[in-house]
Amino acid sequence: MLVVVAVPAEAEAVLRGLPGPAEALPLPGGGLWRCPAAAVDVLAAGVGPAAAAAGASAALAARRYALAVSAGIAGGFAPHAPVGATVLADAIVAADLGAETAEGFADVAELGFGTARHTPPPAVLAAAVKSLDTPVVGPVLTVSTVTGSAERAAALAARHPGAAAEAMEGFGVAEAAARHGVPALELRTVSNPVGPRDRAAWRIGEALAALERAFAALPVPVLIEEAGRG
Ligand SMILES: O=C(O)c1cccc(C(=O)CC[C@H]2O[C@@H](n3cnc4c(=O)[nH]cnc43)[C@H](O)[C@@H]2O)c1
Repeated sequence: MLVVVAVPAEAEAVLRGLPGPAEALPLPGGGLWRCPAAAVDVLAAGVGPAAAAAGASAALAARRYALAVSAGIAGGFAPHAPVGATVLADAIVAADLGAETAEGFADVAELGFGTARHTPPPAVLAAAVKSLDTPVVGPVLTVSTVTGSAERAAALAARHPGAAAEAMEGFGVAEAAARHGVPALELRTVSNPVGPRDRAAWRIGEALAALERAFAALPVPVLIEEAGRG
């Protein structure tokens, strides 16, 4: 299984949750750690969808994986996902990839340029949900620009009913995985509320601790088996 995060601090949290030691392996553009006992590789690909897609694609070209997981901290949409919550995506959505039109935002799919949404395999998602302590399940929105106002948060929530979290890498990982014929999952732990910019409200340490707990609980062999069933 390939786990793609943005930064080394997230990779370290994931690795703390996995059994056994990890060894660092070279990969163009990002740090990759291999945890053989867990059958998991962890890649810190950088922040944003482009870095995530580039890094994930490099890893997926170098090794056959059954499943790609985008993971890390995220903003949570109230009331669904409070700070400290663990979120599993039932849809990985490109939320600001498209065009502003006279009728409002048109996403890349509405423009006729591919997909704006990837759906994790239901059996993989179900196995992950079953293993975690009351995860929030809902769409996770991938943005290139972090939401900074209540108005923007409300507009995203209105366009994506049930949206649980906002992050910056999931759609990039899912697009790269799709090109390699690999299913994708997204797991996020909430560090801050989506809305007005308030760095004092961030709880990054709490979110990283939740990320470690989530990867300690995930049944990686079951996820790999279910992903392989297609
Ligand atoms: O400077 C700010 O006000 C600010 C507010 C929220 C997030 C950022 C980031 O630079 C986050 C980058 C990093 O963390 C993930 N993340 C965490 N919270 C959010 C969020 O509310 N919206 C989008 N991404 C978030 C993200 O996946 C990146 O890897 C700065």
